[in-house]
Amino acid sequence: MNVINCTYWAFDSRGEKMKVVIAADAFKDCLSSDEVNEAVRESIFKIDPEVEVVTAGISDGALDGLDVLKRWGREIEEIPFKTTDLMGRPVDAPYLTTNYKKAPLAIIATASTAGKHRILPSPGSFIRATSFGLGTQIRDALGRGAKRILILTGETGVSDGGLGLLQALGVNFYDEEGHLIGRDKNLLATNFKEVRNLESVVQQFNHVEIMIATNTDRPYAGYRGAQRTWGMDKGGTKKQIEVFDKRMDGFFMTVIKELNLDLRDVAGLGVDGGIGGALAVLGGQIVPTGDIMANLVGLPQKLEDADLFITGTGKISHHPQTPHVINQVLDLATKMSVPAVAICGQVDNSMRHYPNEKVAVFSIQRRPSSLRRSMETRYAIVNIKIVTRNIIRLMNMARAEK
Ligand SMILES: Nc1ncnc2c1ncn2[C@@H]1O[C@H](COP(=O)(O)OP(=O)(O)OP(=O)(O)O)[C@@H](O)[C@H]1O
Ligand SMILES: O=C(O)[C@H](O)CO
Repeated sequence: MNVINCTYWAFDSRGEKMKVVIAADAFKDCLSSDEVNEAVRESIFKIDPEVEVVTAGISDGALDGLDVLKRWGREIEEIPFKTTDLMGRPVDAPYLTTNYKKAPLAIIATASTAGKHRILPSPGSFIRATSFGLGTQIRDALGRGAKRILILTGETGVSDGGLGLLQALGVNFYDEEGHLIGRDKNLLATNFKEVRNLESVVQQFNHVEIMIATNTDRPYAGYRGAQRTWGMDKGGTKKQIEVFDKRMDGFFMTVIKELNLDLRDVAGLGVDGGIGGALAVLGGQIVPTGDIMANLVGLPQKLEDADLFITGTGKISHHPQTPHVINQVLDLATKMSVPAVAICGQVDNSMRHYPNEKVAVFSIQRRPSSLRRSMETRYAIVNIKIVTRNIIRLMNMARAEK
């Protein structure tokens, strides 16, 4: 029988140093991505300080995504920017710039202006909240020469079909009497009758690539659309939701007429109260958040020659139509032939059907306890360390047997 000792793991059979890549998402409401990475790293080093450990951050979130990219992205610059939030109040809403595939890229989180954390959702906020601030960020980024714009979506309190952002970019909306509608409103609450300037605003984006990072597959309007999916969470009444949905549908009919562009069935455009739809009118395309995040933090390069990939998230699940960031980075590791492990606070039942057999998923729980207890920072860190230790030991044993 082979004796297992701590030197086995640092070097492979050819005497080469082992390389482990760690890139965890946050455990929401429990630990940041950095804290999870650190717990895993410490646990590995305790077993074997010789192992080469390479870290990166990933995120499913919007504001959290900006933070992760600021920390882990290459040559990222933060652009300070003052604008107005979804209620028209002043807000500091910085965005990021970098170079991506040889072109200047701006990275903007919708939640930096339209975040749900800025309101207490109510029917009153529902009829006021506008995406105008996002439009001002996009305009600023264009002015700075951005040729690509990445929009990190999610966590918004806005339901204006993205019309506010179009208004900020120069699209004009008129009421029944032919009066120009002002900027301090959710345009869906105004029963606008006419839209002007759409084509000339769209033309400004002819040579700009807009990427809408999202994992949702909800379309813009209709039965599965933005209003019916998230309207209530954002404070909308049944009546408001119905009316807004109808007006969004009407707007997309205008787009068909004016631009000969039918986006009604495109999955994902309902994201953030329909902001996805407005961005698609400008030429935006949906991109999987995990893929673009991984590229921006250099994960594919880090995974080259790696012997193991460890990631994590608060709760892992399997939604084949709408895979989450965690599943996307696990698939990336598999594509690169790197064995992959996910360490999670909870493993959703849907994971029973997870098709990627090159991935091992572990819950960090040691014994039955309340969710509250499981999510206590120190307890969770200890649990992550213990499960990491067991994973590494298992790998040690497997290698020693060879
Ligand atoms: N230490 C923990 N132990 C058990 N469960 C945890 C722990 N940390 C987080 N969770 C669970 O994970 C959930 C969050 O999941 P995750 O971190 O994957 O973010 P998310 O996918 O953005 O969340 P959401 O479910 O809101 O989309 C929390 O609501 C909680 O139920
Ligand atoms: O902000 C929202 O509308 C939801 O998070 C879905 O995008």
